[in-house]
Amino acid sequence: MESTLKDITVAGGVEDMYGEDRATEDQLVTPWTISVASGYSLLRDPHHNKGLAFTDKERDAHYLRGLLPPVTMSQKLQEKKLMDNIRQYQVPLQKYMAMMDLEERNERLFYQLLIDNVEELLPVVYTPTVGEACQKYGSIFKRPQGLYISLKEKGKILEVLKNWPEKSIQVIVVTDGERILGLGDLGCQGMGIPVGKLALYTALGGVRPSSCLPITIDVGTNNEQLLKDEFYIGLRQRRATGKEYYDLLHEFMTAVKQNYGEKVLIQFEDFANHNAFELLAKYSTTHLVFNDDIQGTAAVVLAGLVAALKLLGGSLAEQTFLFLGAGEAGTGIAELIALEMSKQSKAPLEETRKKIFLVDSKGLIVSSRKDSLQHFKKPWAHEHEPVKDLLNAVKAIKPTVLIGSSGVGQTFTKEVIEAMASFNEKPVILALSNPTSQSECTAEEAYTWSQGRAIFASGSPFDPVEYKGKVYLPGQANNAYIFPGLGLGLVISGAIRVHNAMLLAASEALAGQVSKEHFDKGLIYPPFSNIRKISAHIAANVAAKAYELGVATHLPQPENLVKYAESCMYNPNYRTYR
Ligand SMILES: NC(=O)C1=CN([C@@H]2O[C@H](COP(=O)(O)OP(=O)(O)OC[C@H]3O[C@@H](n4cnc5c(N)ncnc54)[C@H](OP(=O)(O)O)[C@@H]3O)[C@@H](O)[C@H]2O)C=CC1
Ligand SMILES: CC(=O)C(=O)O
Ligand SMILES: [Mg+2]
Repeated sequence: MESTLKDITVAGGVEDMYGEDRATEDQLVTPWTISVASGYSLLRDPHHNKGLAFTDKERDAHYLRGLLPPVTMSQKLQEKKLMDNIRQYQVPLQKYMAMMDLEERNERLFYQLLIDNVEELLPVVYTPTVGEACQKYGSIFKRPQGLYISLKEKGKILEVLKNWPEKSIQVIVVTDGERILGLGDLGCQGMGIPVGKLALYTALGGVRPSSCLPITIDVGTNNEQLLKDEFYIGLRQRRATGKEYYDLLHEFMTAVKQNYGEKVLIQFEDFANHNAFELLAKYSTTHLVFNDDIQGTAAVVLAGLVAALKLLGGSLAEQTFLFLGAGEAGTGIAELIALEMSKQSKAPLEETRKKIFLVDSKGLIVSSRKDSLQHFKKPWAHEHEPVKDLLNAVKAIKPTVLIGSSGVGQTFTKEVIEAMASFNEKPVILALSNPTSQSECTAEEAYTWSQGRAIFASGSPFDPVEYKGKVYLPGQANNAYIFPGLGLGLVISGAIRVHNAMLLAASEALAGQVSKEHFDKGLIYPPFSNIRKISAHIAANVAAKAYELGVATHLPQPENLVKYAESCMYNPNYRTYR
């Protein structure tokens, strides 16, 4: 049978309150009508396919009779079946591929499954498995999941954007693949990261999937292995730099604004630090941009620290911080902590920075190194004698909080953690590097070497640890807590700029979601199972700040921003087709 284009009337078209399908006044009283394929093509359309959940009535109305076996299955039962299937795979990458296949077949089921099983599936669609997926992206790549903009598209980027089938884009996550997690330069194969981040925008933050656009900018790669790999999917050349690089990026940024307007959010992700800071500084005054690795990470770590103070007692200003890694994540977090301390204590920023020390690949950052330091390290070049390695830095500085943002695994050694535990009753140890292979230490190491006294969280998840008969629950300090809610807040308020105050607002909202029940379990982050509620609170705080700062364009300001944020969230429950 020929499939035909047919108008499908969707019942209750009020669930999605913003974006492309925003219900107009009329549509709020009468169900809306959209044209989608019927029959065989409907089953092949991931946006509308419901598989066995099509009712008999729908099968009759939309030429589906005989195309499906006779049984009708609820969305809940479909979820149960899929989880049974996914749990049978032993290899994480197989689970990842099963999830990507589902997204290509049935988008609503994919998101419902992810929302309902978020703690189990987050490590599948996100870190750590997404890292392996990027490393192997060339061989698992099936259908385009986002836009590829390479040097070959120079001069044509606006046309390329127009090739994307969805027109009302609200959030773009863009990478150039040069620093994918702690795995280095993965070139064009970095696409897995924007795809994964945007899946979280929808599942965790409720931004509708059709408004999300993953983009990979391909300017080549310096990864020799990829350059030699006959199946590599990207440009087979070394990375363009300097003017050639910045001209392409500028054309991209200009085309995005021209095509989607000034309210589209651009999240920079996993750029190398030699470009990341510059791109952020250059475009933060003209576009709605933020850098997730610098700013999103900072907001999540600050929230964890504020929550940890409930366990430690005392104020932020009474802590001393030491970082291993002084790049995007390290200096971004350091700056937001210093800002918050300055806000709390009214001390000047230059003063509060003095409680924060960073170690890079050459040792402690000290004033005698100032001339040779990259600009983002200079504020941290304190008066101190040079120290070559982390262990000696820990012994010299005696931090209360140790943060790993180096991208190098196993760097928090037994000696380092024992030293932290020797002068802290409850040492705070955050091993932020991703994926799991790059974590500065494991949860088990942190608890064992500190004799169960560490307050520990990591970028990638670890299972609970049993030590001397007690079970310890490690938290996950990952920017995934922040960017979905931050993005939702920016979208619903129609913000046109991101300010640091909004990141502080996001951070405060997250810290506010950590309850006594979590503290009692030693947790400094709430569980991801509550993430949609958490995201609504983050979104509300961010939107409120956007209104306060005068950068919100959706007027008037809704009265109850939390309720409004919740009402705007994409709901992947199947719709009824009439
Ligand atoms: N949990 C989360 O939410 C997030 C985690 N991350 C993770 O943080 C890690 C770093 O990311 P990012 O900051 O963007 O990377 P950058 O490349 O910007 O920074 C890495 C820093 O680590 C330093 N470094 C590298 N090797 C060593 C070493 N052996 N000893 C001491 N310092 C070292 C580098 O030193 P030098 O400057 O001298 O080269 C640099 O300062 C990654 O693994 C990433 O996955 C990032 C963002 C969010
Ligand atoms: C989590 C993240 O953004 C990173 O590891 O780069
Ligand atoms: Mg990142």
